[in-house]
Amino acid sequence: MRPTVIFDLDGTLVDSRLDICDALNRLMASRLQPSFTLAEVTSFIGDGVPVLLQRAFSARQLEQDPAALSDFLTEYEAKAAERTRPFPGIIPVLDELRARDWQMMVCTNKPERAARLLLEALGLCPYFSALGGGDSFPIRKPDPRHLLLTLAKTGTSANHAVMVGDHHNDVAAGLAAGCQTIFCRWGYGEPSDAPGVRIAGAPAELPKLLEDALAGMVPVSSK
Ligand SMILES: O=C(O)COP(=O)(O)O
Ligand SMILES: [Mg+2]
Repeated sequence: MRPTVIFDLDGTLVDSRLDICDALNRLMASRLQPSFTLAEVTSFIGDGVPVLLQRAFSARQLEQDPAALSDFLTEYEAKAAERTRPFPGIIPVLDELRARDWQMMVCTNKPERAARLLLEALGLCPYFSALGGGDSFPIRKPDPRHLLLTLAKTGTSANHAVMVGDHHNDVAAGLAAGCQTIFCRWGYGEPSDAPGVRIAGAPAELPKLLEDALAGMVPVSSK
C-alpha cells in the first residue's frame, strides 16, 4: 500500500485568512454589524463554518439568523480564491511527495464544496486522491472518524497514513485515528505539545519528517 499523507487545508496548505475575513465582514455588514479584525477572524477558524459563525455572532452578542450559514457560504464561495494562496514552499513539497509516490488527501473542516472550489481555483486538485470536507460526514475533526472516512474513500488504512495539520483538532484526530501526526507551526493554531507529535517549522521540513514518520510505522510489507 502506498504511504499516504492527509493534509489539513486552511492554515496548512493555504493561507485562506483574508478571504474568510472578507466574506465574514461582508456578512456582518449585511447585518449592519461592524467588521472583525483579521486576528479576531483567525481565532474563529478551525472548527468549521457553523462554529465560526457561532463565534462571530456571539462576539457581537447577536442571535444567529437562520440564513447566516447559506449567506456566508454564498459570500465565501464567490471569492474563495481572491486572496488565498498556498503557503510559500507548499507547491514544491507537493511536487516532491508526488515524485516519491506518496498518496495525498485533504481532510478539512471547511465545507466540501467550498474546499473543492478553492483547490480547483488554485490548481491543486490533481495532487489529491480524496477530499473529506467539514460537512462530508456527520462528524468532523477532532473526531478521528473524519480522517478514517476520508482514508476509506481510497481503501487506505490509518497505519499507512500521516496526518499533517496546524490545529489541535488535527493533532487530536490524527492521534486518535492511529496515524503518525505532524503539527505545522506556520498555520493559525496554538503550538502542539502532545506527546508523539512531530513538529514542522516550515513546509520544506515536511518531506524529511514524513520519511521519519514512515520509518516509525509498522513496515508496510508486514501489514
Ligand atoms: O474551516 C475551518 O474552520 C478550518 O478548516 P481546516 O480544517 O482546513 O483548517
Ligand atoms: Mg487548519
